[in-house]
Amino acid sequence: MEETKEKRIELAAFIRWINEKGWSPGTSTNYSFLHPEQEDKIVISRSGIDKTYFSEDDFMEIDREGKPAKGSEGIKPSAETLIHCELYNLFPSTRYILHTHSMPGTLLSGKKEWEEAITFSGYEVLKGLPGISTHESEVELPIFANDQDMDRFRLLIRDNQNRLQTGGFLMAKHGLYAWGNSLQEAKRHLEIYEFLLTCELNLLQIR
Ligand SMILES: CSCCC(=O)C(=O)COP(=O)(O)O
Ligand SMILES: [Zn+2]
Repeated sequence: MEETKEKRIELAAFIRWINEKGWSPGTSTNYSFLHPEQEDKIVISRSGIDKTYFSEDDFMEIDREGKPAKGSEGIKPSAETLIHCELYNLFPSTRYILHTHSMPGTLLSGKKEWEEAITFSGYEVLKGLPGISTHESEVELPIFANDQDMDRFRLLIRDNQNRLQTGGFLMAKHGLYAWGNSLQEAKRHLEIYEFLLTCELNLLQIR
C-alpha cells in the first residue's frame, strides 16, 4: 500500500470535500483508483466508512474481480465493488471512479417519466463531458434500476456499454457514478453532472 500513499492522501482529501458538499450522507458513497504500477489491482474505499473523517488508511487493495489483495485480507471492500471492477474492464483508460448520493441525483433518478435517462440539452457546461464540443448538444445520463444484486447489476451496465460513453450514470433513487482517466477528469464529470442535476431540480421547482 505504501507506493499509493500520495494518491490515497489526495483522493481522501477530495472525498472529505465531497462530504462537505452534502453529496455523501451517512456512510454512503464509494471511490476507487487503478493501482498506478500494478494494473491488476484496484485501490478502493472500505465499506461503511463515514466520509466526514475519511483518511488515506480507509482504502484497501482488491484484484480486478473484487477479491481483497494480499495485505488487505479480512477487510470489507465497498458493497458496490463489482460496479467499479466492471467499469475498469469496460473502459480500460479509466483511472478513477467516484460515486455520490446527492439529493438532486437521488430525487431526479426516481422520477417516473425519466425511467431510462435524463436528457440535458443546451447547457454550456456540457462541453466538459467527453466528445461534446458545443452547447447545442443533447447528453443522456442513463438511469438504471437500483439493485442489491451486484452480479446482476454489473451485467446490466455491461449490456449498456454503448450508452456509457459520457462518463456517468445514475442508479434510481440511489446516486451517481462518474469516472475519468485522471482524478481531475473524473472530478470534472462528477461536478458537471451534479451541477446539471441541480439545475434540472431547480427548474422543476420554478415551473
Ligand atoms: C449506507 S448507504 C448504502 C450503501 C451505498 O449505497 C454506498 O454507496 C456505500 O456503500 P459502501 O459499502 O461503499 O460503504
Ligand atoms: Zn451507493
